[in-house]
Amino acid sequence: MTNQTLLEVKGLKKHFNLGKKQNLKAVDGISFEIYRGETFGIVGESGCGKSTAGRTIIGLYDATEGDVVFDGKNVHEMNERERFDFHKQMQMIFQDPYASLNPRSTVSEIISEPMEVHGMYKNKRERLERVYQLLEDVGLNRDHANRYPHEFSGGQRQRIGIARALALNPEFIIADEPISALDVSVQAQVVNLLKQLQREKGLTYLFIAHDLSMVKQISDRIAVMYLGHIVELTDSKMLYNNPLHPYTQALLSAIPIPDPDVEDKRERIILKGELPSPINPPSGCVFRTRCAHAMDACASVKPEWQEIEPNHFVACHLYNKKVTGDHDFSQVAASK
Ligand SMILES: Nc1ncnc2c1ncn2[C@@H]1O[C@H](COP(=O)(O)OP(=O)(O)OP(=O)(O)O)[C@@H](O)[C@H]1O
Repeated sequence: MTNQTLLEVKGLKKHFNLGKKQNLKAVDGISFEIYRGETFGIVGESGCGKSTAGRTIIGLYDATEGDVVFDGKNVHEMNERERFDFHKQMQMIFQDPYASLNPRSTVSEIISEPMEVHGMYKNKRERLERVYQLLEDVGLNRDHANRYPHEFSGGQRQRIGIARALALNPEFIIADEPISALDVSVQAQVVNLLKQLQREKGLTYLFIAHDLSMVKQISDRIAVMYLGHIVELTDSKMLYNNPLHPYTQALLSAIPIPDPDVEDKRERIILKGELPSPINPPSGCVFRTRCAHAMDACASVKPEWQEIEPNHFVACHLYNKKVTGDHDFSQVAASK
């Protein structure tokens, strides 16, 4: 990982207009930078806006507000030509390897399609050689080229999806829950493959997941997302050793620990109620309706984004002395 910014997301919002004056705030003002060569994780429960964030960053959705700057260029201000070139540099891997591969195309056709669209390798033979190379890069082999997606296991299908994403030699890959649909035994293999490809090709990843345990293994830094907002951001070690936001603490407490003695004694933080609707999110702090520490200020004032320790940011009134006054912090520490 370097300290060179490759992607900058600034105040990004994506609202869906549902008609009848209803506006669904899927992503509601997120900001972060991703450094060249790093894996940046976004975690949060289903419906918090992770996929929408990824799709808006890559330009599949127009942003409602805010900027996405990739390698110095604003993605949402690119003309057609620039956007075409940009797609060579940024690719996406999807959650469901069953749905994202055309069942009627051979593996070779699936992987070579982006190369054809972008006019890479005019000659079919060269393109096929590249397909063989990509298959080897992802742990498959050239004999697989003429087969169809249904002939493969889930893990192998995800490898085909990865080979397709690599076809244009991108610098940046958004992996949207790439292992959630796979058996647990296969998940680690795919994560290891992604790590290996990152080392070999100098890739930068945005890794989206709801499972904190897997994100920890692959990410350098992690942003925790809740109801369209980022509530905490730091490096993955710090997030696990010193989670500050009550939501992060709850997510961490839900990760099963393999040792039954530790697991039995451990206190689970159960979140109150359901995830509120992003159509009408709570005022002030979006997490307040499920937070055990909610104070009066949480209902009226949006928490500031603060750096509590070097490179550890949180948006929570508990860490703002102006708001908390003499609030008892011992409860928060005990719940970690
Ligand atoms: N095209 C769309 N039109 C309207 N609402 C949408 C659209 N896409 C997503 N949403 C809504 O936006 C919110 C965020 O969805 P999103 O899929 O980004 O969340 P997520 O955190 O990725 O969840 P999951 O892990 O289940 O995919 C949800 O309330 C969802 O219903």
